[in-house]
Amino acid sequence: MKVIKNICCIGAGYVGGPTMTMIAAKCPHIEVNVVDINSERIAAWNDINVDNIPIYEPGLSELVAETRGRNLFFSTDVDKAIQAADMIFISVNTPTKTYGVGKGMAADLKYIELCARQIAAVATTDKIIVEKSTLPVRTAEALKRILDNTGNGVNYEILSNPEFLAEGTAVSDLLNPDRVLIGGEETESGRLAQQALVDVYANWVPKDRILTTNVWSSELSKLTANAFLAQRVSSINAISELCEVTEADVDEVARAIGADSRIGSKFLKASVGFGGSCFQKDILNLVYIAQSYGLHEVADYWEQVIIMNDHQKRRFAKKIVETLFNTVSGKKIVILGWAFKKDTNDTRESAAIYVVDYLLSEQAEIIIYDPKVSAERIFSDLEYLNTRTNKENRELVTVVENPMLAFADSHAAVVLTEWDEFKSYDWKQIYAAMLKPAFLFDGRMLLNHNQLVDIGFQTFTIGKGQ
Ligand SMILES: NC(=O)c1ccc[n+]([C@@H]2O[C@H](COP(=O)([O-])OP(=O)(O)OC[C@H]3O[C@@H](n4cnc5c(N)ncnc54)[C@H](O)[C@@H]3O)[C@@H](O)[C@H]2O)c1
Ligand SMILES: O=c1ccn([C@@H]2O[C@H](COP(=O)(O)OP(=O)(O)O[C@H]3O[C@H](CO)[C@@H](O)[C@H](O)[C@H]3O)[C@@H](O)[C@H]2O)c(=O)[nH]1
Repeated sequence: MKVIKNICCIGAGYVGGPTMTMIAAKCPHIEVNVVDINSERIAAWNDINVDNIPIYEPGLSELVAETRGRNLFFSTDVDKAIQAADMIFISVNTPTKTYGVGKGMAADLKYIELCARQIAAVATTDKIIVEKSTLPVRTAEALKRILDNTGNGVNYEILSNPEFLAEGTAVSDLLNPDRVLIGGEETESGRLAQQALVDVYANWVPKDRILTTNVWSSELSKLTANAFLAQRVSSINAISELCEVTEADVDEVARAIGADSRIGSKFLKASVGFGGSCFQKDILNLVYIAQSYGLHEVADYWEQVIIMNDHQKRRFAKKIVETLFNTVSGKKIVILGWAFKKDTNDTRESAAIYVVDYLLSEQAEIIIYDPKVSAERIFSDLEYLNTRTNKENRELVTVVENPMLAFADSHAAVVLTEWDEFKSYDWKQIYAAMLKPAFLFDGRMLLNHNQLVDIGFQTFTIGKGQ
């Protein structure tokens, strides 16, 4: 039986960093080396002040403080870590392709392939390769072909071990996962490799929560889980629009249907639209895979989840303009929240980016506050859209560190991330500072709207008739 003593993880991002920190914390007998080509990111992981690690997640800096330098190491020396490892996790990014065949749909696997080629070039001892990144079904086949073609006698076993953590709750998700999924080849050596990884997780995860399957089921389960989760959000968001015109209340509908144990109560919160680096990318990838097998009805079915989400973001932005007497040109609008959800500094595909872009195209003057996102990140998110120049964005957008200073003479406040602190603001004071009528648009159903109306606000919330 293979006992793992040394793990390497290629990719020190939102997945590689937290997952390896948890393995190091729970397996003090294993040395864990997390490597990345991004030297700035590695330097941040190694920052003496543990609060400066590059990813904000509740509880993560404490875990890093406990393990870093003990059995957890961050480095840019990828070759050295590959050579020393028994098991190599590949946790690099797999974004949507922005060029060539499959542009805008397929996952870009160039970073994965580079890792495989680097491992093939450097390894001199047998390795278990673990796909931690989210990958199209049958990627392991391509990885194996690259690895097996070096002819240097090194044996590789490939496992699929997709990650299901959600950002903002990464530490508790890793500590107490619903399940860990490990797909392996159905051969003797495949089963041994699978068992070696089961043994790593069994240091803290109950055995009945560690599921083993074949590689293809594991790869496809990850895309499927995200598609089902995102589908729930799009489903409740579709109903939210119907609620707004019928005086039904989407929170009450969600509670009523969620009480049915077959439906379940989680993931039924209507919102301004889902964001994050995974849902859209993974569904587009699923749609692309279905199309490439000629399964057009399957592809169209899942694509609708994305179409609904785009509609939700756009209609919220449109509602703001319509409510502000059909023009926001030159009007000051305060945006509360830029991250794609609370308790993370990640802004990838955040609904806020698209809502603000829409308002900027209508020439609004935008003031943005987020407790964890930097001004540079916000400007680079807007620049990436390429709707206008960076200079134009900077003329129209101000990012503030003290939200209370933002509201003076503003026409509207817009909640786009459900940060808890927004609930404790002095909304009376905010109302007093704003122009009248003072509008509040709540894209997260976060605030107490009866109180806000009593103060004098004109409010709009997703999923509630006005
Ligand atoms: N973010 C999440 O919550 C989440 C959850 C589950 C699964 N996933 C999946 O995990 C994967 C990683 O996601 P992420 O959010 O951590 O991405 P990320 O962009 O935060 O991190 C990826 C890292 O890989 C590094 N990298 C790329 N190519 C490299 C190479 N050849 N050698 C060394 N380092 C390299 C990059 O510099 C980057 O720091 C993706 O496939 C994603 O779909 C993400
Ligand atoms: O009822 C809900 C639940 C979520 N959201 C939004 O959906 C997006 C995604 O949220 P969430 O799933 O909590 O965060 P992610 O970090 O994107 O995690 C998802 O994507 C990860 C990457 O693949 C998976 O590992 C996780 O299991 C999966 O939940 C966010 O914008 C949320 O605000 C809603 O609008 N309503």
